Amino acid sequence: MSILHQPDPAPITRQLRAMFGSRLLLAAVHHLNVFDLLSAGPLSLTDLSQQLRLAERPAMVLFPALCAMQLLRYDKQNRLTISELGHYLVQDQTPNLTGYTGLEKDDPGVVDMVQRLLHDGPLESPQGISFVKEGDGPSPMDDPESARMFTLGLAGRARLLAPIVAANLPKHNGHLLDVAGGTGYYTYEWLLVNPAATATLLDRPAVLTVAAELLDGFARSGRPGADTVPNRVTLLPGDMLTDDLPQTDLLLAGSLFHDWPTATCRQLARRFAAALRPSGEIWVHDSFLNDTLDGPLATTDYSAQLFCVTKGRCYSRAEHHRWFTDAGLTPMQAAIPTQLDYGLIHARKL
Ligand SMILES: C[S@@+](CC[C@H](N)C(=O)[O-])C[C@H]1O[C@@H](n2cnc3c(N)ncnc32)[C@H](O)[C@@H]1O
Repeated sequence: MSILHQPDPAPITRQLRAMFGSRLLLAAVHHLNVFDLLSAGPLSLTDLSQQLRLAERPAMVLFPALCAMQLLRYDKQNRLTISELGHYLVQDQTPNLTGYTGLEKDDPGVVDMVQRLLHDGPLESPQGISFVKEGDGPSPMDDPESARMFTLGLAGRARLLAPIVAANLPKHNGHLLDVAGGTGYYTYEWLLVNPAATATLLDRPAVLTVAAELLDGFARSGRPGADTVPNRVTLLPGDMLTDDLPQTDLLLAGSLFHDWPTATCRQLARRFAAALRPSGEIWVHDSFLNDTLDGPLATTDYSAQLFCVTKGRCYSRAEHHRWFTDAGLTPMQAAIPTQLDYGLIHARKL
């Protein structure tokens, strides 16, 4: 099926992630008592976070989600306040729904979410955190079995989105650096529509073992030009946080920033900017929060999922723009939707 006619399977991923949004809701109502606290009056995001003892990351996961659920909203002074709907979650209001929602409050997923919100992550993660390699600690992405499992887990999504991303990235005869490129499908599809271009796929060695097998299958697919792709792509094992990055015309950061805390995103933006040649561009493919931090629901649910399984969360376009501006790049305003509630934004080295 041509990508122009391909249906968007977003309802499937929305349903998958709704579970994490439900856990946030029950954690907020029954364990953190957000609605009873706010029934005394509106609070700024900072004051509310302080009263609940929430760090920045859990706060930026929880409050945009409760706004997206239409249970909280921002007032004219930009304070969080309970919406008309949200009052049904205040215990002192009659009638309210807290007895009913409370029937699910001890669900293990909810109890786990509460711990994560209060501790900004799991209490301990001896095996490392999925999709993340940082420092000398263990990483599932360096263990052959789990790296294969995680990488192949993303393969279907990558195959679906990669042709759409490739069609929207600039046409170029130069070089693409796909940082933390996983399966490599975004690189392979882009090289197919840019027959004179070359690319580097950077990831952990155990991930690249899987990527090489997928590249072989891609090259043998019989699609016109696919057999030329392996000669134009370099698989580069490395650590994007510490290793020198090759110079490039285009840099793709797909599903990357959302695995990391804000300080690391800022650091990565600076490293990526330094790898760009003059007029080079960084392209981010991700699911973005509204700049007003109040949705969309598909992204706040995704953010809750990422909060549980990575060191990151979803970020707004404005947050990305700040990192890029600080790194000396010029953010371009237009955002291009792809599918699965994802989109593309980019910034240029002038
Ligand atoms: C969520 S996956 C995204 C893969 C791909 N960009 C995509 O959109 O399908 C994140 C990737 O980051 C890689 N990664 C994590 N930490 C890394 C590091 N320090 N250096 C290089 N790659 C890293 C992981 O191995 C994984 O393949």
